[in-house]
Amino acid sequence: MVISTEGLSFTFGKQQVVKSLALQVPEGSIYGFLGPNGAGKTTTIKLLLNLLKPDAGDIHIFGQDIKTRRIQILKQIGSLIEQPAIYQHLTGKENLLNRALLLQVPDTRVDDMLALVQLSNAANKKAGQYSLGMKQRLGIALALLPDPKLLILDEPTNGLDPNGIIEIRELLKKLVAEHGKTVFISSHLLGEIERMATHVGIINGGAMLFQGSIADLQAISKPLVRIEAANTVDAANLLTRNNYDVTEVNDENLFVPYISKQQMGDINALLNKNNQVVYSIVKQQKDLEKLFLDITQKA
Ligand SMILES: Nc1ncnc2c1ncn2[C@@H]1O[C@H](COP(=O)(O)OP(=O)(O)OP(=O)(O)O)[C@@H](O)[C@H]1O
Repeated sequence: MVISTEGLSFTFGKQQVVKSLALQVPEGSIYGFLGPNGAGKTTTIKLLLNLLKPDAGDIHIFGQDIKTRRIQILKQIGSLIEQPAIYQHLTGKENLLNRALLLQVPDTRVDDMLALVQLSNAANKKAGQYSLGMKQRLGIALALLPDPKLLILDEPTNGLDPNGIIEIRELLKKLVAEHGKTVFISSHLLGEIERMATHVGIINGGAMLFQGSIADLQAISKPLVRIEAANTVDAANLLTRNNYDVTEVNDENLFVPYISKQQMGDINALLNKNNQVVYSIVKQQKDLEKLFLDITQKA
């Protein structure tokens, strides 16, 4: 394991924000650390980076105890928390050259990092003029400069447009596949993490609700069929009489667990045959909130 914690706990005043967390982050994984706002993600990351001291518990990174091997461990971690530390009046390249000097990394790495995060064309533009997505990529390039084995990123796609999100996602996949890194990334959006993570940990109220591979997660987060109908109660009754498992009905929609495209066609035909007015039938992935319900009901 690249990161392994046991009983990790932290309290702000009287509020326990991290509760006995046991993180297991395998080498070469993209580990999505998921939780709603205020779940304790940033606090956990600060504990991993030794910016906060835990009340209790152990943290091992690269198999070494953070209490005794702090410097050696931190040297091999690149991180991005909240806003990247960028000098707005310097160009992207100057920002990297500055950091390279500080870290005594050869200047040749600067151009490599610019190419890796696809900022070569904007290298000589002032960072203050970069879009949010470009700033995040520059932040990642800065974090990668000393060639760390592990990248820890706190909500790096927050506020980015869909294109910006895709660029970061592709970059992180490449870092793992081609450069042998391990990536620990936090987010409050399940859909975004599902598309890139190999492993996930889901926390709420500082406690771990689920941890496992993306396949394990998909096994419990089966998608739904959302049926938008004129009379949802009648439509639900009809489906129930025909042995469909209707899990939710509201004024506009009803839901059944998704099985196959064929099943969606069958539902459509059944509703039409019985003169139910249907506006749409779509396959819908569960959001984090619905997944929480599934997980807590199964526990
Ligand atoms: N410096 C602080 N002093 C007191 N309480 C804090 C402090 N920082 C965070 N908290 C509280 O700790 C809890 C966890 O916050 P944290 O920032 O770790 O959550 P998060 O999952 O990262 O959320 P977000 O996505 O909103 O950043 C919240 O209830 C927050 O109000």
